[in-house]
Amino acid sequence: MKNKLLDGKTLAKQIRAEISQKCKDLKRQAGIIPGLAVVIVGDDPASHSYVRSKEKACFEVGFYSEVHKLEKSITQQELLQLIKQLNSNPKINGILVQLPLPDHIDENMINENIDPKKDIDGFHPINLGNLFLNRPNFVPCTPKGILRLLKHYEISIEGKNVVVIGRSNIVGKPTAALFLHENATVTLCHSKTEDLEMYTKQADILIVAVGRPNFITKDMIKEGAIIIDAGTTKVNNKLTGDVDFDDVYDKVEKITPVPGGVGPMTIAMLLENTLEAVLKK
Ligand SMILES: Nc1nc(=O)c2c([nH]1)NC[C@@H]1CN(c3ccc(C(=O)N[C@@H](CCC(=O)O)C(=O)O)cc3)C=[N+]21
Ligand SMILES: [Mg+2]
Repeated sequence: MKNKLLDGKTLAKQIRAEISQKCKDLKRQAGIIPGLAVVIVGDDPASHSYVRSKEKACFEVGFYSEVHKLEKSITQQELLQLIKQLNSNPKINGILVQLPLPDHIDENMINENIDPKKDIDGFHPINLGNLFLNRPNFVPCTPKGILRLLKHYEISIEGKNVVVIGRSNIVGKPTAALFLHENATVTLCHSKTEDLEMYTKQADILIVAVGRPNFITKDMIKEGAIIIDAGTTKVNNKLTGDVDFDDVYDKVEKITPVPGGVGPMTIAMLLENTLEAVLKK
């Protein structure tokens, strides 16, 4: 039987090996070690588990990394103070503030205060603005990872109907911009979309990032569609995507598994962006 998997895990491993080599070269030729700071607020187990994966990935490619674990009760002012320190710390090339943040902290305010040159998530308004103007500086990691995965499998995008479900600032919106620049016809759907199926059934490439396990079923997709599942919901401590994988499998051309699809690509792009931050400095 034909293998329909878009294997993000294997591609991410390849990319990490390339980054590891580049990191060695940088160290040898210029004495530079790329540094990433990850900030996590509160004690959400899923967030901590992602942050551990990021730490491990940094270690494996030879980056310097520091993780700042902060109490949920921290004030916005204290968090801004830490970001200010990281902005001026020469050992740190990239800063990632793990989202979501507690309700009393304004995410926009935090993103605005990260030095745009260290904003490896690409969430600063300047970087998001430049992405929308098609002169990207840092492309957000999940959208970038999705595009890289499709290109690796030589899936054509130009002129295709790309339907994105979910309009978050970190996945849906930047993904729509990125694919528009690849000359796809992009439709951005969300929780208020009427007759969602009308759109999903037209999708040559369907990208789902809504955080609702098994939300997409066979009856909603086109025969031969490419399905990208960016869902990351923990159900009984198991990572679960937005697509009912077993239900849709027979009908798709290609599909990302969860785990092993978009997630590992996100982390690989995080490392790549951190390396880019070193070169931009
Ligand atoms: N500032 C910020 N930047 C982010 O990039 C960011 C964030 N906040 N908040 C949360 C989301 C989620 N996210 C994931 C990254 C990797 C996996 C990942 O590696 N998943 C593995 C498995 C992990 C497991 O099984 O627990 C996989 O899909 O194979 C998942 C989710 C990054 N995010
Ligand atoms: Mg939504």
